[in-house]
Parts: sequence; structure tokens; C-alpha cells
Amino acid sequence: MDAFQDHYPDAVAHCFGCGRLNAHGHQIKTVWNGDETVTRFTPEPYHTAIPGFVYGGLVASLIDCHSTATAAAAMYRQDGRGLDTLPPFRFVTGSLHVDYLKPTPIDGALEIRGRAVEIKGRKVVVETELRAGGVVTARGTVVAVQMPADFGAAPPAPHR
Ligand SMILES: CCCCCCCCCCCCCCCC(=O)SCCNC(=O)CCNC(=O)[C@H](O)C(C)(C)COP(=O)(O)OP(=O)(O)OC[C@H]1O[C@@H](n2cnc3c(N)ncnc32)[C@H](O)[C@@H]1OP(=O)(O)O
Repeated sequence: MDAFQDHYPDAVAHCFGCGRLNAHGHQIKTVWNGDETVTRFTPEPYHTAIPGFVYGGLVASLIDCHSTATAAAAMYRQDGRGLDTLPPFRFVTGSLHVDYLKPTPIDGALEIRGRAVEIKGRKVVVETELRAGGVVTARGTVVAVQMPADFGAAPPAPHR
């Protein structure tokens, strides 16, 4: 199944967390699972905070991009539109809140699951959990807001 991020227009496909055109980024892939969205990501040894555990910034980044993708997909689903239909719903993060409940072990796949809990105007609130080995280690809330027309007008910087 195609991931949401496979449908991002090229102009918004350079994000470090989720852009398929960013060779240095995480390139997360998110899909629907019923009313929830799911991303699976396996951290690398260099994503270490304290040896054996995942760096919190990576956890925040996964929750952030999983949630903005969820926001876009939820808006398309609410409007009964396909992900490739125009004009695209393009979201940025207005607010990212993360609670780190337990240390996240680095040796294995992480599962990130989210749900849009509010859609109002240009805003979508998404609640997301990150699990390691089936245990919830972090929980996040993201307020995603549709990009104003003048955001992202500049061409992307070349990746080196
Ligand atoms: C699936 C198919 C794909 C197709 C295509 C998809 C593309 C999907 C692209 C994803 C692409 C990468 C995702 C990168 C994730 C980042 O890392 S983005 C980079 C980090 N974020 C930024 O740089 C954003 C910087 N901030 C801004 O540009 C502006 O502050 C914002 C966020 C656009 C909001 O400004 P604004 O448009 O003037 O917002 P405004 O009209 O005042 O508020 C709208 C609503 O949002 C709320 N809001 C605004 N800011 C906040 C805040 N900070 N806290 C709480 N609520 C807020 C307001 O309260 C308001 O809610 P209501 O009052 O209506 O209930």
C-alpha cells in the first residue's frame, strides 16, 4: 500500500522527518489502519541518547511527522477526497508536545500510532503514541495547521 508521504507534492517532500526526496532524512512512511494511522521505524545505533536507548529528539521527530501526515490524511478522508486530488492539503506543525513516559529501547522496531481527535477549520489536533516492544514509551499531541499560501513558496535548498 502507498504511504501518505508517497503522495506529498515534490514541493513539500524535502522534510527531514518525512520527505521522500531528503536522502539524509528519516523518510517515515505512514498508512491507515482503521481509524488510526501507523508508522514503523527502526532506529539506527547512531540514534542513541544513553547507550541502549533512543534519543528523545528522534522520538519527537517521529511523533511530529507521523502526526502532520495523519492530519493531512484525516482532512482528505473527511472530505472524501483521494490523496492525489488537488488542491493538496499541506500541513505544518503549530505545536508539538511530547511526554516521555519510559526510556525507549533502541534495539528493535518502533511503532507509532495516531488519531485525529479534532478537525476545525485549517487546524487538526492529532494524538500519537510511540511503542517499543508493545510498550508505550512516549505520547504526543500535535496541532497541525494548513500552511498559509506564502509558506513554502521558496524552492527547496539542494541537499548535499
Ligand atoms: C496525505 C496526502 C498528502 C498531500 C500533501 C500533504 C502535505 C503534508 C506536508 C507535511 C510537511 C511536512 C511537515 C513538517 C513538520 C514541520 O516540521 S513543519 C516546520 C515547523 N513548523 C513551522 O515552521 C510553522 C511555523 N508557524 C507558522 O507558520 C504559523 O504559526 C502557523 C502554524 C501556520 C499558524 O499560523 P496561522 O496560519 O496564522 O494560524 P491561525 O490562523 O492563527 O490559527 C489557525 C488555528 O491553529 C491554531 N494554532 C495556530 N498556532 C498554534 C499553536 N502554536 N499552538 C496551538 N494552536 C495553534 C489556532 O489557535 C487556530 O485554531 P482555532 O482558533 O481555529 O481553533
